[in-house]
Amino acid sequence: MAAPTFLANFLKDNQYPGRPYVTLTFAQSLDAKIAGKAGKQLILSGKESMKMTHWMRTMHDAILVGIGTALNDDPQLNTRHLPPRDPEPATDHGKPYHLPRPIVLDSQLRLSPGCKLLKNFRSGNGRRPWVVCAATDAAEHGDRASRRQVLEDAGARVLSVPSIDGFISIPGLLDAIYNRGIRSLMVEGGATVIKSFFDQLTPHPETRLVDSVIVTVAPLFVGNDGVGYGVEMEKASSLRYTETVHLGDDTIIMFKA
Ligand SMILES: NC(=O)C1=CN([C@@H]2O[C@H](COP(=O)(O)OP(=O)(O)OC[C@H]3O[C@@H](n4cnc5c(N)ncnc54)[C@H](OP(=O)(O)O)[C@@H]3O)[C@@H](O)[C@H]2O)C=CC1
Ligand SMILES: Nc1nc(O)c(N)c(N[C@@H]2O[C@H](COP(=O)(O)O)[C@@H](O)[C@H]2O)n1
Repeated sequence: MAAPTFLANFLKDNQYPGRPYVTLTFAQSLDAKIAGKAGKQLILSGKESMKMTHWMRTMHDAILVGIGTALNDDPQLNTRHLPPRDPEPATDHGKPYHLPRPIVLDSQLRLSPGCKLLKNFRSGNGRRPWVVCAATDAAEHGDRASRRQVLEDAGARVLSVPSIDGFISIPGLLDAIYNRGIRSLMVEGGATVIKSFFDQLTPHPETRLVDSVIVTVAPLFVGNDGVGYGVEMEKASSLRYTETVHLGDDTIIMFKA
């Protein structure tokens, strides 16, 4: 069993000299909502497109979510929807699927030490999560320092990265993880993180920080009280539409930046 050919072809060059290759991906309704009222987690993807997302996870070194998603959804970010791997294949020697490193953007270290990402790591069922906090003087003292200790004791690796306007700097983040060996990053959300990465789009290849955008569109409406994400037209217009694929009832739309 292998990743769908369209995905393997689309992501075949996902290694970059100097920074990680960045794929921004998420699932939305027809009215561009990614969650329900008050952020209620919605399973928008059908089983075929969810499996595609899990294949995509195997194709990246790391998966990133914001602390809003980590607190709201308590995600696992693993590959559990993939079929068991053939124990005697000619090509892959029965190795387990590549499991990406979970990364959480969390300026103030609000992540719970009891979250599934840390539990899975402690039970040997997941990779050590990296938690990216804001590098400030305050970080070394008081509450922040004790939260850092609690998270490290629970198994997290905490990285400090400069922040800009209260958010972790995206170029700073990409630098920090590239220097620690991450060559490809899948950004899964949520709403605020999606907007931050859309804000990085530019028509200038030399300053580009996002490479691919893959959107799963589910055939349903969520309504006005659902959670959407903001996109500035000026930024989004630099995306080049590449391909559409239908999986089950969902439509997967792919762009190169
Ligand atoms: N349909 C889908 O595909 C997906 C849907 N979701 C949904 O999204 C919702 C969560 O979205 P949201 O609440 O916006 O939370 P996010 O997961 O987008 O996290 C946002 C938080 O991350 C921290 N952060 C630090 N640096 C940055 C940065 N550079 N850019 C953006 N955020 C940064 C901030 O918190 P702080 O200041 O504390 O650091 C910020 O408030 C949930 O309802 C979830 O179900 C989530 C993922 C995928
Ligand atoms: N592809 C996709 N489709 C949906 O319908 C979704 N709700 C999401 N959400 C993302 O996946 C995370 C949950 O991951 P696990 O199932 O726990 O591994 C969730 O937190 C979002 O990042 N994605």
